[in-house]
Amino acid sequence: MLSTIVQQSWKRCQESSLKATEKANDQIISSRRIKEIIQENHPLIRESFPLFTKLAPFLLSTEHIALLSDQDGNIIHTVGDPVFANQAQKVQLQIGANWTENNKGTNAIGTALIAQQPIQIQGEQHYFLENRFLTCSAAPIFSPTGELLGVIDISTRKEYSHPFALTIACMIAEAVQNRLMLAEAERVIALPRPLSPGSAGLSLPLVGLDRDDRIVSLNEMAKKQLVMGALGTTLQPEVERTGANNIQDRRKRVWSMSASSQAMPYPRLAGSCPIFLQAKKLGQKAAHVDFPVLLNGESGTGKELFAQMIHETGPRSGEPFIAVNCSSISENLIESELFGYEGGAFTGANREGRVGKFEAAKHGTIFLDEIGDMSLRAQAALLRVLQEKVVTPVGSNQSRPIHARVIAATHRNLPEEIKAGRFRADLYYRLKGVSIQVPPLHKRTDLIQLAEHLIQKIAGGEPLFLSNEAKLKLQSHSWPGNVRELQGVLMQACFLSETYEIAAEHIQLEGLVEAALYQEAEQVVPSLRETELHAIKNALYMSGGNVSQAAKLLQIGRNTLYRKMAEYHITSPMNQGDL
Ligand SMILES: Nc1ncnc2c1ncn2[C@@H]1O[C@H](COP(=O)(O)OP(=O)(O)OP(=O)(O)O)[C@@H](O)[C@H]1O
Repeated sequence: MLSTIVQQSWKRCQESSLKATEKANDQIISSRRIKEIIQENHPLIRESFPLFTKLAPFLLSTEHIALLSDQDGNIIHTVGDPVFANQAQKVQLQIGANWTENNKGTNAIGTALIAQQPIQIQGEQHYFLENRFLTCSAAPIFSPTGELLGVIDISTRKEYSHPFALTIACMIAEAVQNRLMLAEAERVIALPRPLSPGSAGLSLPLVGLDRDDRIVSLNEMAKKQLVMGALGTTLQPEVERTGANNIQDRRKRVWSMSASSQAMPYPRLAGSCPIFLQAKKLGQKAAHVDFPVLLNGESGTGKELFAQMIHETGPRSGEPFIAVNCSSISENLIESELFGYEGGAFTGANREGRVGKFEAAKHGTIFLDEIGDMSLRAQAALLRVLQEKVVTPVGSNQSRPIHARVIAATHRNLPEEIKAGRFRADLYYRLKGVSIQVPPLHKRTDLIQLAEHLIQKIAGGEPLFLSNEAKLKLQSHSWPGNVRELQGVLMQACFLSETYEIAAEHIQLEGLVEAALYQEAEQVVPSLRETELHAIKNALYMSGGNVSQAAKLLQIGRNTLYRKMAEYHITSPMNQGDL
């Protein structure tokens, strides 16, 4: 029995003289045009791509793919199971195809665009015979002011169809809508959930407000409570008094996802790998206490960014953040640099004297980078300052109080430096109120997400994707220069790519010469075996466990791959352990 929406859609197809037994219109638009479409749909892309990236690993080996189309039915992004993606390509269910009803007859994307509501089109409900092996579930995405922006679709073989796919499509569409609202409104409040039966869904009714508390956006749940006509009106004070919660308030620089206060998000310091998140959580906790912080990690791992996060998300955020690289200042200048000097204190000194970095930081934060490279004499002077909380500028006999918080960082192993007599133990314990170990990139499991984040930043939000081969190439490198090196490689890649895709050839790794430059004596270079194992695991991961595809990605024969899998005891392609 066909639903009314499907019946109406079939009627439209017949009236447009589409022939169900013929081939549907199969034009694929050029990559240049896709790039333009992506640019035209910038907010939609910006808010939906991160959700697709999160969804992608869950779809591998499930025979499902997720697709994003714009409001004209053009498919602009897809993630999911590569094996099913191949089958879907036979009917052009892929990037660049147009799935409006005019082209593809009754189908979830095109019909959801016309009906402007979520819909699942199962096997035989498709108008064209060639599409009847599919079941597709689509949910439209609306802007915070109610315009149709596009569609989220989840497709699979009809044998695997399940109503759950439609729920997931609706949840993703709603998450995109909420993200759009949070990105655009000055203030977002959550209304209390209505108590009526059937309202116990996951979503909160969200209302976006401008500076003057005028309603500028409503999510689906809020529309049900306030109706779309509320747009442009001023929020009634009694609405807030009914128990509405601030979700975001840019005016007060607060951001909370519930009534209880949570760590402030700091998306600039990107990453999702558990050891990295543990360090980030510690940093976010440290932001709210005034202990000194000591950051330890290899060069380029993000220690300075950690220090900025601690400063910016803590109560000192309105005050200065002053970074000092202790290794780049000569030994006889470090005291005047840190503590300041009186006019004419030494040859070449400024006549009026100068305040030191400690004083310049006022009630903010002073970040002492490469603290492990400070001379013993400078260490003694710094220790005195930290103990007495005063500085005495060079050439002066008057001490002045200091108020700045101290965050120090080093790539050196300070306990080893203490043993070798190069670092003072008493200074070490003074600096190490909270100690945070920032992991090197080769120990992180989120290389690709981090790369995608950096690409978005480099490309200024212009969408650019990594091809599977490019991902594999990134993952087979050992990254001795850590995030800084990754950033450099991606900058080059973004520059070289002329379409919306970064291919393997755009990833230019300089191999051993560069590795040697970055390599510190104490760093560990992964062995050839480790690198090979890593590459094999990644290829299997990317191919969703398909050995033939993985072998293709690795550019080796299938039997060679089987032999190597046996050698490394990779028994099940699905069991990739610590990928
Ligand atoms: N998790 C991250 N997310 C986004 N960007 C990052 C991240 N970590 C590092 N970066 C970027 O990588 C570069 C190097 O980071 P940073 O200068 O903070 O490293 P560092 O450990 O202080 O290096 P060094 O010890 O050499 O001073 C910076 O451009 C920084 O913005």
